Amino acid sequence: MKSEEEPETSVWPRKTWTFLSEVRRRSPLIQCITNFVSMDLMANTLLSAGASPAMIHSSDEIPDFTPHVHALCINIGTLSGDWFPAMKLAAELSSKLGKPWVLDPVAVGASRFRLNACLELLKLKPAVIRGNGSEIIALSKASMESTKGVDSSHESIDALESAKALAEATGAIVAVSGAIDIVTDGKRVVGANNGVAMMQRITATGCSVTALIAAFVSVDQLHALEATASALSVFGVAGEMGMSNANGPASLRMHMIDSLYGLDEASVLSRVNITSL
Ligand SMILES: Nc1ncnc2c1ncn2[C@@H]1O[C@H](COP(=O)(O)OP(=O)(O)OP(=O)(O)O)[C@@H](O)[C@H]1O
Ligand SMILES: Cc1ncsc1CCO
Ligand SMILES: [Mg+2]
Repeated sequence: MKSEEEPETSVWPRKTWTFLSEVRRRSPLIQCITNFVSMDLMANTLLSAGASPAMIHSSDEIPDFTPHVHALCINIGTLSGDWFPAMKLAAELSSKLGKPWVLDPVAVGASRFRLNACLELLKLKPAVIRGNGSEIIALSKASMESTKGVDSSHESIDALESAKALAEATGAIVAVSGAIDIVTDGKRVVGANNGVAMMQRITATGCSVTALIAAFVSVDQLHALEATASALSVFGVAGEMGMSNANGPASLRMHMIDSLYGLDEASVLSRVNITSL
């Protein structure tokens, strides 16, 4: 069968396996400026996927350190005034050096402070923005929407038009997590259909998949949409496989990390479920 005739259902799993294999082969260095809640799960997610995390956030060392990283992840989850200049400095340096950086606008609709911070960060050209439905709607409209803090009060599909508009306005790939993870460049839209609902019951799973997106994009910057959908799908597959041994959120957290570490080609090829929307 010629590749252009190959069904989408088999093309995406192979792409996804290539991304995961490249992350494991190259072990990209991912700088994470992230909230205190997520640091542990985020670092362990990156390590179990084969990448190399570094939670380095001081403005005093960013000029020395950031030029050596393969990608940067910025997450505003526990934002405070003294951290914000470091986020801007690292994002600015990354953009100047042509390194991809990824934004997680945690609870962006919860305060004027968070909204203004994200709007400033958007000017520094993130390659990817990943949030839940409520976050992407608030950021796209630049408004303080009704919000449940860091959790979403919207389904991911409710944020589809907001995601497209945000992608068009910023030039970034925009991903909305949820039952279906939606990924768009403003024109193309794909959905990653993996994962289990209990992943929402573990804090910082969204933060961690954003860092995984940074790792996937770092190995193929020119295909950021494909990298983003693949990272979301791989994380979802790890959740599905982990779920078969889990009794609740705490044991799912452990088994999900183990599943991500042990994920093999056969499981990726049979389980990855990414389709055009
Ligand atoms: N109903 C669901 N079914 C399957 N997977 C889901 C569901 N809801 C969320 N997920 C998955 O859980 C992970 C976290 O997504 P979520 O939307 O909860 O992020 P978030 O709100 O930013 O989380 P956090 O702020 O705690 O990091 C993603 O990988 C997503 O695909
Ligand atoms: C619970 C929580 N509060 C601020 S950041 C964070 C982690 C999930 O986003
Ligand atoms: Mg979040």
